[in-house]
Amino acid sequence: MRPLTCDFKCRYQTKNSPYRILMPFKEEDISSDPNVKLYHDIIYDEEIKTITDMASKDLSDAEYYSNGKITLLEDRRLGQLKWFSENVNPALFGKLNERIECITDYSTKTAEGYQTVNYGLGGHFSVHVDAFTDGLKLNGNRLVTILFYMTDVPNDGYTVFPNLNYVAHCSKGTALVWLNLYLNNGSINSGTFHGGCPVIKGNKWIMTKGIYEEGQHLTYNWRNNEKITIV
Ligand SMILES: O=C(O)CCC(=O)C(=O)O
Ligand SMILES: [Fe+2]
Repeated sequence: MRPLTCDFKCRYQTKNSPYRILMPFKEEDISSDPNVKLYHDIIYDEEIKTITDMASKDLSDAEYYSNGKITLLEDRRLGQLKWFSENVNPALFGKLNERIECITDYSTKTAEGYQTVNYGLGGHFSVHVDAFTDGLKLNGNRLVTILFYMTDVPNDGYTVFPNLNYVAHCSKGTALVWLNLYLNNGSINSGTFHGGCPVIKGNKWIMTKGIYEEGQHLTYNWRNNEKITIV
């Protein structure tokens, strides 16, 4: 477990938005390299209920991407998921997009849909990076990951970052947000290796979204990064 240190900081974050001055984000610094932050109470119970009710009706086994193939590999990833695009519920996902844009300062115009995952007993996701490791994608690589926790899993089901010596607890309403890439050249920050620890009691709901490089006014031109390398 990561010890508390003097460089561990939390704050009420307003981003100078008048609305957020009335209702600031509860922001907690986890790491500066890679940039990892926690946001408490960022997704609300009624939103979680709507999302998990919708997802529960149509879950399918989570697949795992390995060597250019997407397959079922239960020793690597065991869970069930449902992808949502914004137009399934524009009011709800539009609000979440706005919140994400406010906390990350990146646009969600070139982002993935929302991936909702349920892990039952033994559900887990082995250690991986979220960034693509094998070539350019249409909108570039996954620059930012936002991981919403939608249930409380008190003593297990953590998200573990072995290279940072950090575990995030699955606490309902909290989001963990991190930068997968270095901002000077777009290479993958190996500090972002992470996995979902097995669920031993109860079950775990999360939702993730990846924001792509395209359209983010980055200091480098991702289209020139023909080969993406893990550093
Ligand atoms: O389940 C977790 O805590 C991590 C999930 C994850 O890494 C992912 O969906 O990419
Ligand atoms: Fe991940």
